[in-house]
Amino acid sequence: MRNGLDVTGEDLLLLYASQNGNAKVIAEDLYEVCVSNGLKCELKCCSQVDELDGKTCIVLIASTTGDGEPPDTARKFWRRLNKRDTTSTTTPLASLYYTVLGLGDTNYTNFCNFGKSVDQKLCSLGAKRFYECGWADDGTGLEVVVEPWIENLPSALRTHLSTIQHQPHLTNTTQSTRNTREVIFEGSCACGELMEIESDKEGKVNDGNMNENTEVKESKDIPDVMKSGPDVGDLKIEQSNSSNSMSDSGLVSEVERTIKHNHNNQKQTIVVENGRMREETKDKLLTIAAKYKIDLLSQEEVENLPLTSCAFPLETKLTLPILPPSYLSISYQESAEELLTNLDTSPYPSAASEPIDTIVESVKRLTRYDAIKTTLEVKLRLPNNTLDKFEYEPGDSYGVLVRNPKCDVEILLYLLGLTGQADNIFELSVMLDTKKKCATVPSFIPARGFLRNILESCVDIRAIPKKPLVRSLVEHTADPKERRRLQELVSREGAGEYSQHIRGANLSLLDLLIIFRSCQPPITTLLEHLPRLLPRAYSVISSPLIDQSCVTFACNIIEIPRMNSVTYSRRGISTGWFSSLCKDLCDAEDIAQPMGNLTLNAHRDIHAEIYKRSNQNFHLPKQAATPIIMVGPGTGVAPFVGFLRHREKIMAINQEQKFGESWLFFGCRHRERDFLFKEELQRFEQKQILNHFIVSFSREEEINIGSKYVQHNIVKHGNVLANLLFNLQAIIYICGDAQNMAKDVFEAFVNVLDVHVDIPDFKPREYLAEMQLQRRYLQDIWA
Ligand SMILES: Cc1cc2nc3c(=O)[nH]c(=O)nc-3n(C[C@H](O)[C@H](O)[C@H](O)COP(=O)(O)O)c2cc1C
Repeated sequence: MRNGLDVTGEDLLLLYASQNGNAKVIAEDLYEVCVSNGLKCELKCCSQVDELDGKTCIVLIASTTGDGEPPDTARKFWRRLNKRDTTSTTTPLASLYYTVLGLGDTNYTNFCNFGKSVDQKLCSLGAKRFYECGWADDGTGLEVVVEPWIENLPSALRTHLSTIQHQPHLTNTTQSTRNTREVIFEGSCACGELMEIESDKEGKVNDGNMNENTEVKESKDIPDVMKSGPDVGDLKIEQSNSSNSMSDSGLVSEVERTIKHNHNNQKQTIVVENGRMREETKDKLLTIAAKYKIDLLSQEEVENLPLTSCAFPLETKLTLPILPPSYLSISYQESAEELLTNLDTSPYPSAASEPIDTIVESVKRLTRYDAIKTTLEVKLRLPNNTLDKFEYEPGDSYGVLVRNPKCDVEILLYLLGLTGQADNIFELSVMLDTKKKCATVPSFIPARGFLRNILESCVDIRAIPKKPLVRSLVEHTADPKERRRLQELVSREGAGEYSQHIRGANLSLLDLLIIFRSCQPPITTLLEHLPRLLPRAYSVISSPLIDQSCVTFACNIIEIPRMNSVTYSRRGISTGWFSSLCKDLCDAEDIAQPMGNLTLNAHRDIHAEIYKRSNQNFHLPKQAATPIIMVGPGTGVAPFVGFLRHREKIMAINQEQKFGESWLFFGCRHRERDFLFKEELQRFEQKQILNHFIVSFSREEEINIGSKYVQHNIVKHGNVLANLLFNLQAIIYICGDAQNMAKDVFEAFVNVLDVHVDIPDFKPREYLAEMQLQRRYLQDIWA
């Protein structure tokens, strides 16, 4: 349980299992919803719970990570639960009621596998589901499932708790909030075939005051208990026809507004003229844009964006989510005294080592100048004194700590009116009068530091703004038209608008603030909502047998073009940084230079902090004689280059040893432009370190008819592959893009087994599922 909480929930335990933070944030929101519904509960991370015996009701919010695995913090929990005996006739958890909200991504093969596995296990131990489980898809938008699931949970809980309150072992803690409706508790397991999870691894405060222009009506759906307080349930909001409402033209008369920022009681005046910022304000943004050479959308373009056009007539009632209570306050010191800031506040996801400081030794371009994507190979040198702690194997991956680009931070500081405060020391604390029940300073933000550092290193300012943030932004938007549009975007009625114009368009907070210029949230609102800036993971392509003191990896430079509401073109945070290190990539005239080493952009040492990520499975087989089938189009080939470099060394050392057959299916667009590691892979094939090297060129179809992508070549060689899989226990390794490749490759193997295994009633899908359980179908994929 978190510090400072006065919660003694005995009936209800809210549990979360989160790798990157989504499940935790959702569980915290749910906790607020439950408490404001008069439900006593405890909020805990799975790592804080040993046994479920004795618990009466749990709600688990659980994400899935890796290849269908539990988040790191839930491994122990899962190990304990999973080893419980379900074969006996006893039902040890018969008195436990539960439900699960699983978070996953349908781009991965094992969708919501951890949540589904817990559901199935609890079911088999006799626990009863009191509310249908929800399976939310991050690929299409978690909110589509999460919002209605959370909305209907309190009434299900109240009904459930009131039903069980007469049982003798329960204290009657929430009687006043319970009703007597009956619910059906029993249900069949929601999950069919599951992949087995390895178990041996380790704003402003909403004072209840709506804006004076809005009329608040209680929704019919709000249960009685929720009607008593100002902060509970959904609220219907109607825009009234008061003096501040928009004219038909959508423009407003001049409005001058004073916003009292709660960070330092500093007053700031925003002038909105006919819904637009005054010229001098716009110009400052243009000056920053010019300084960093960014191609900002013009004011005219902004005004014509679909994102800014209201979709519903003013009379349309909008149902807004609850305004999240503010809970942080900030104060600044005038002078920037010496401060030792330790930004490593809590461990990073999948961390298997402390972050260490490396030196960028080289950056190499692997693609030709005219390739559609530019691929870089980055080599980092480890400090000598860390070599023993950094032992790695091919197939391992590293997290690279990243920083938000300086220009993004400068724009944000400017838009928030905080340029002058950026280098003063601030102190963050929890507001004494906050209505948030479990408020603490986020674990990844130091309570004392420099604002610029926090915005550069701790929070993800490029993340797509989630609805609670957008809901909070509404409260800090002066222009009625902009305010109404933000309300639309966050409303139940505008769910499609949000998915199309915010999530679908991949917008960032900066885009929103640049477009909705009268929106000036206090920095505390952003720090309350912005997710952690997470390291970027890359698979090693080096082998420790060749050079233990370096790690090398490959990445495509991610280009985010200025289009729709993306207000300026930019590169991915980490790949943009790598590319910025190279003088040759920055200078347009050098763009036509051949592939090869690039000149690092600085004379001094360039440092990158990295840590080793835990990975138990994606390694070469323990028995060298086991055949391996590797599938890695594009940069997905990276770990296999590492495998083969490693194998070459091992083969040289153990010349008598028998090695299983090796296959590599690689794919790229053009043989001359983006055939990564071409010479090296061909050499491996010539030396028979790699026995079969099959390449598909997707833009040269006239040459390889019918073999456009890796999956086509897999089907083409189906006869041999089926024999390797079925008779010789080969291992399949797949690395690369989950969205466009992993599923097609899976279907290709289904086809291969279907066509070439001649056994009555043979079920290829079940065979592949079994291979997954045996860790013979391994994936390292990204969505
Ligand atoms: C490295 C990685 C691996 C993932 N593996 C799976 C998976 O196997 N199955 C699945 O359904 N979702 C998978 N996901 C999607 C996450 O479960 C989803 O994004 C979720 O919202 C993350 O929640 P969290 O932030 O609480 O960890 C994966 C995401 C990442 C980043």
